[in-house]
Amino acid sequence: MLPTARKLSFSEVPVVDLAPAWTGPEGRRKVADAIADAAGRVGFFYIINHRISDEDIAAIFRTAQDFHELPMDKKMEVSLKLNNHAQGYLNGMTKGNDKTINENLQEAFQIRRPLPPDDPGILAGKPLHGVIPWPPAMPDLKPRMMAYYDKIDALGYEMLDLFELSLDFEPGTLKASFKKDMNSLRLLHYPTQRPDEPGIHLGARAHTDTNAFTILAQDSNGGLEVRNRDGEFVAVPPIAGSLVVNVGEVLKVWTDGVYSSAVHRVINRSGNERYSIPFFMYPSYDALIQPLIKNPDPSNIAPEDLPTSFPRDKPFIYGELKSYNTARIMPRKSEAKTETAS
Ligand SMILES: O=C(O)CCC(=O)C(=O)O
Ligand SMILES: [Fe+2]
Repeated sequence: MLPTARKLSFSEVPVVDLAPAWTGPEGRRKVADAIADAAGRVGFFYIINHRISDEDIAAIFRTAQDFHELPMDKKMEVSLKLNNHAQGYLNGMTKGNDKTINENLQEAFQIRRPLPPDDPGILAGKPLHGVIPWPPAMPDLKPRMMAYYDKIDALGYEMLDLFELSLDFEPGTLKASFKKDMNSLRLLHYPTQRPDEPGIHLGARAHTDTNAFTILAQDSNGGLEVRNRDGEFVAVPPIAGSLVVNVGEVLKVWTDGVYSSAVHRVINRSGNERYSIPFFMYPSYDALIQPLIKNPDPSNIAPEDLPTSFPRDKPFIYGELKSYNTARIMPRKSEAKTETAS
């Protein structure tokens, strides 16, 4: 059943226990209904009993730390400013092309699903297609990241099935847009910041995610916040053993706004270095995205006026809008010179 509760009317983020989903159809139905409520009313929810082990999560955090502790010149060897497909190292406080958008304090190493060098998209110079620049200074980064990627990607497809069920879609309805997905893993590092720090810079500025949905592992420091109906930023504090799932713009469009793509940000007030590991479920470049249902309650919708908001009123090719968006917020090869000069 589609959720009817008022969108973004929440003061805390719900927990969805996936344990019943692994027991059979009845359990899956129960979990899907809990997901429907959380995805509509909040747009964010924790998952527990997701079957990614504590050891695997601890390992990817160690990997993130090992990478970000490399000397800056080693990280800059794989800067995403050296390519035009936004993969590699993104240093903190980077200016994108759109100068009206503030810099983030966070630094990142990010990849999309690896492609073979003879992939037709790479050969054709298609946007967002390129060979991942793995750092020579950390030869085991690739196997360590890919070990986690394979597991979180499999969970991503389990969650996609549950989202389908939550909407009473035929199995495979959403999966059809993932024939050649661009699912993406980021290793994020946030410096500390004073809570009362003057200025405009946040760990991650307020945004919505421009994918179908995200599965985030956060460390024990906290700092993630999601905006509710009253404009208050509500904390998403770490819960041991949990991952955080949030609805992105594509799932919002598919559901005509029945599921909420909620605005969120990160302020690292902990006094410690913070790490987080988001995994983004990205449809195929060529997927045509448009509402798959008609919202029965069109006035009950989360705000859609962000630079990251995707339209519900005109169908779009996913990769075209995504690459336009990426070009605005990420520095690129052609801009690197101007940026260092200014
Ligand atoms: O670091 C976090 O907790 C959230 C990161 C995030 O929102 C993103 O990368 O889109
Ligand atoms: Fe996000």
